[in-house]
Amino acid sequence: MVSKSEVGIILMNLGSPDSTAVPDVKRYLLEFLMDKRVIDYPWLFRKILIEGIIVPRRAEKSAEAYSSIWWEDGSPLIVLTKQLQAAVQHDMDVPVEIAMRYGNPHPEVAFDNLLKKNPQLREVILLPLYPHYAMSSYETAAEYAKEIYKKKKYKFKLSVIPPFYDEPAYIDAIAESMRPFLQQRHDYVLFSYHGVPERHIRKGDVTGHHCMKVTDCCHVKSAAHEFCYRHQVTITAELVAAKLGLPREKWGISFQSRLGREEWLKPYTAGLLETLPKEGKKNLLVVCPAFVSDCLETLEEIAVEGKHSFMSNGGDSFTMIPCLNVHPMWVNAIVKYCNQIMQAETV
Ligand SMILES: C=CC1=C(C)c2cc3[nH]c(cc4nc(cc5[nH]c(cc1n2)c(C)c5CCC(=O)O)C(CCC(=O)O)=C4C)c(C)c3C=C
Ligand SMILES: [Fe+2]
Ligand SMILES: [Fe+2]
Repeated sequence: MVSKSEVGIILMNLGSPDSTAVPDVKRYLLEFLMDKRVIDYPWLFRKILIEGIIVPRRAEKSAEAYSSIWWEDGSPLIVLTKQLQAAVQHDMDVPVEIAMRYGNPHPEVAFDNLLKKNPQLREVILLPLYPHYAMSSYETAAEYAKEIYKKKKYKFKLSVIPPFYDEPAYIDAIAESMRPFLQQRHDYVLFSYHGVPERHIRKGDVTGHHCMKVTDCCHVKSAAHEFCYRHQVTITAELVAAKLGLPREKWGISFQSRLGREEWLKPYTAGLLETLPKEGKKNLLVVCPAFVSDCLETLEEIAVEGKHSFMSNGGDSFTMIPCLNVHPMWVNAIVKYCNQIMQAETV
């Protein structure tokens, strides 16, 4: 049994470049895209494709995009994750650190900081800040942290909190963060999730015969759902819509941020933003529940590029609902998940 005074918490997010300078963005993109769980081609092919083609082509444009959303104290994703750390720390009497999958702070620094704060540390609870399981998000964060943990031969136990896509505290937090925006005129609510290649969904199907093979696979009971991003984002949207009493014809799901030529999950957000106004859905609310902190993909791709596309295709109003960031109900949800693990395991 572990006592509460021997526990530490790490909140792990995706990470951002250290600055908007092109070399820093290049370094970040290389680390990110060379991750075999993000671009899952053979190593040599990846190296040629990513180092030789994708990163050199993308770095400058990406640096420009980061410059357009950068805050005085840094990347929004990092600043907001630090604010979340402070808010959770305020409500918990065990030390809380943050770590990033790519860039800084590295998980090893977070583990070592917890050890410095408490040399008696016997358990670390790791919360990957991804509500849904995807090989390229939750899985890579959790596995990377475990890899560092094993390599460094830490003596404490490492417990990883599972995806929380259908947990009532997370669903309630998303719903309540959306509720004030539902007061304003809207014809449609779009749940825009970060996309992944369709191939990743089939690859992650532990049954080998369910995902994107069975009709309406996301709603047919299967062991595949535990690791299926498409199923999990569908359930999040359905639970939130039910909680808010949104009629079925008033909301939909789409997938953003496609990279490369492969087929990604559909429908694509970019395409819908062009067609929705033509269908009479001219006043739009967009929410992005796969991201818990606002970041490049919400502040630039949705709030700037997406808005521009929607409005220039005949839209009348476009509102991006902010991510959970430091919403008090989200902070409470985190405290609750961590406490659940501690109560199950501590004296
Ligand atoms: C093959 C490429 C990518 C996959 C698959 C992918 C999945 C994925 N990503 C997130 C969350 C975030 N991604 C962010 C930025 C970002 N994503 C990719 C590529 C893939 N992501 C790139 C190249 C970038 C960098 C920016 C760019 O050049 O476009 C971010 C924002 C980071 C920030 O600093 O603000 C987040 C968050 C999830 C959840 C996910 C799978 C479900
Ligand atoms: Fe991404
Ligand atoms: Fe599935």
